[in-house]
Amino acid sequence: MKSDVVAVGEALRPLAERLGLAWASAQPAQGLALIETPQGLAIAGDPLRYGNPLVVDFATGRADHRRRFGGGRGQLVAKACGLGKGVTPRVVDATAGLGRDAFVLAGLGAPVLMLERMPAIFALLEDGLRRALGADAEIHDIAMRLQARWADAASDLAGAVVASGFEAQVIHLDPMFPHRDKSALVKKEMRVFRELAGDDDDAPRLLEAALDVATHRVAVKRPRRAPPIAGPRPAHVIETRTSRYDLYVHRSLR
Ligand SMILES: C[S@@+](CC[C@H](N)C(=O)[O-])C[C@H]1O[C@@H](n2cnc3c(N)ncnc32)[C@H](O)[C@@H]1O
Repeated sequence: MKSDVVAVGEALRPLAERLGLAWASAQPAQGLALIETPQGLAIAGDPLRYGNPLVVDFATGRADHRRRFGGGRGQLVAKACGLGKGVTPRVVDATAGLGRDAFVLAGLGAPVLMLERMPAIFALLEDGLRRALGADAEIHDIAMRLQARWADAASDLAGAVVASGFEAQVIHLDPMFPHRDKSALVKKEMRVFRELAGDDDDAPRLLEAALDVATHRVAVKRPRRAPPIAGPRPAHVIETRTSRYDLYVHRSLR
């Protein structure tokens, strides 16, 4: 079920107005709230239900570990988006979420335009990117390859790409899919996402838009046993033990 996030505190009033979020002076007892924390802007709720507050943190923790030890261009997301020896495409991540996939791709040299339609999730992304730009030189350089835009890619992908002055060689899609992660931590994090974003039931429309706009390739992340998104059959499928990408290819990137 989709629910709203309430932005809390005077400092977040302009953000709430810009993104059309509800605003309150204090955190409500129930539901999800957008709050300022020492770690950055966060979506928070009852910890028993939602776990730790959600922040976008490119500079430390999981993102930093994956950047240093994650396997470089051998990672599935990199292969799916066509990053190879001497090939570094420009990628639109049209379901940016917390920007984890986008940050991996940018860390490997690809310019990435991140599109996110849920205002509260976009607010976290924008805040994480701002902090990354102020981090040490290595993270700063990666952040310089990232752009974030608040947009619904299913209804105006072409417009968002043009307005960003970007060239969509590859479009990466990772829409929500019911019940795919089983670990307790991820379950709580996914609960936040699911309550905010729902199940992305319009993924077929998003795929159609991506196929229209991408000049070279569309890469769709799917749980391993899930059916492909309704539409044309993928040209290739690549997978690991836990996840899969369906590839729709217009033109070679080489
Ligand atoms: C599973 S999450 C993506 C996680 C992301 N790959 C990451 O690495 O953090 C899916 C996200 O896509 C967003 N989304 C789904 N359809 C979208 C659309 N048509 N336009 C923009 N964002 C969309 C949802 O709001 C949600 O935040």
